[in-house]
Amino acid sequence: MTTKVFIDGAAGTTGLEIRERLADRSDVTLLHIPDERRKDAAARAEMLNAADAVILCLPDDAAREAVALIANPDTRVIDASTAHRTAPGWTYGFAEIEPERRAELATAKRVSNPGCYPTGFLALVRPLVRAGLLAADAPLSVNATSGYSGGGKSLIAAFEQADASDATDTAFRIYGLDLAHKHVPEMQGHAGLAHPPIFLPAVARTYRGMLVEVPVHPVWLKGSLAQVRDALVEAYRGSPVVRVDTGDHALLTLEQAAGTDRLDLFAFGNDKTGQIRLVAALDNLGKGAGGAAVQNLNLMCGLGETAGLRL
Ligand SMILES: NC(=O)C1=CN([C@@H]2O[C@H](COP(=O)(O)OP(=O)(O)OC[C@H]3O[C@@H](n4cnc5c(N)ncnc54)[C@H](OP(=O)(O)O)[C@@H]3O)[C@@H](O)[C@H]2O)C=CC1
Ligand SMILES: CC(=O)N[C@@H](CCC(=O)OP(=O)(O)O)C(=O)O
Repeated sequence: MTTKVFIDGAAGTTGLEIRERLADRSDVTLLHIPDERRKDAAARAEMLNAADAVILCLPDDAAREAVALIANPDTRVIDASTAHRTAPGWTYGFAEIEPERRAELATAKRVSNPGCYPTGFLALVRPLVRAGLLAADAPLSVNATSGYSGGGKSLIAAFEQADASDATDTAFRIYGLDLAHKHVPEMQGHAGLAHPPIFLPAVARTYRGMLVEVPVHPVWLKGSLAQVRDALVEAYRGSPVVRVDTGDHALLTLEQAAGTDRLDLFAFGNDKTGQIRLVAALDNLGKGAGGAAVQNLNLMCGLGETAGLRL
């Protein structure tokens, strides 16, 4: 018996990534809709109710619509969109972020896949808040840069097609200048912070890859750099996906973890000033989207946690 999986939005950027990770697996059967009917509500409803698990790789409104089309009480849902990441009744699908989360995912029917930027931010901040090393009322900021595939088909076209309406030849640009990015509530809520972090996103002319940085002033820290590193190492001990690198580095790159489903964490500091610079490197389409979705599918359906992942 294989697990029947339907990817709604399979032709999109994230959908294609997930298809690639599932294509060669003998424990999974992918359900398909012919391309010309992929937005037909009746065709989608049929597959959404026939599958053991569905993965929604859709814009937020279409994801909400897909959930409303499901009548089968046994269908497990993984939503890659932003629609349900802070919604009651949904399990936040970040297996490593809380000690009990992996077990919760094993029985969950509704799972929200984390956002790409929040994945890096939460992995760095949540264990430190939980350990009492970082004050929950610290005024944090998050500097982050993504490859342009993070914006899906339309941003890929803007960077790759000269005739796109919003074509750009820039190497690097900052955005989110209204300070109201959709990821902020997710970051604040799942980190357990009193204040929303100031989020400073940017996009660079490379297809995939992501760096997420959190600078921490010592006034908000209740420990040393060594204690911060120890807390991160302890939080992710034994994880095949999240790795804490305590080695020396002169620099890190946007492509650091690109092409993988890993999440690599670093903590740098200055002994004299006590300042700390936390950094996460991931692939926006890996642990930031498709890799996390496949990991969640594996956990929810009792398949090997890392099956199909690129580690
Ligand atoms: N790209 C990334 O790095 C990440 C993306 N995500 C999230 O994943 C979701 C998908 O993003 P992404 O793959 O980048 O986006 P894309 O724009 O690349 O793909 C979205 C797909 O959904 C299809 N679609 C839109 N409306 C409907 C509908 N009503 N019924 C069926 N299909 C529909 C689109 O069709 P058409 O091809 O016709 O446009 C497209 O193929 C989003 O919610 C995004 O926020 C999450 C983490 C990271
Ligand atoms: C570079 C870029 O534009 N990135 C997108 C975030 C990626 C995404 O689609 O967000 P989710 O992770 O919530 O699905 C943005 O900032 O809106």
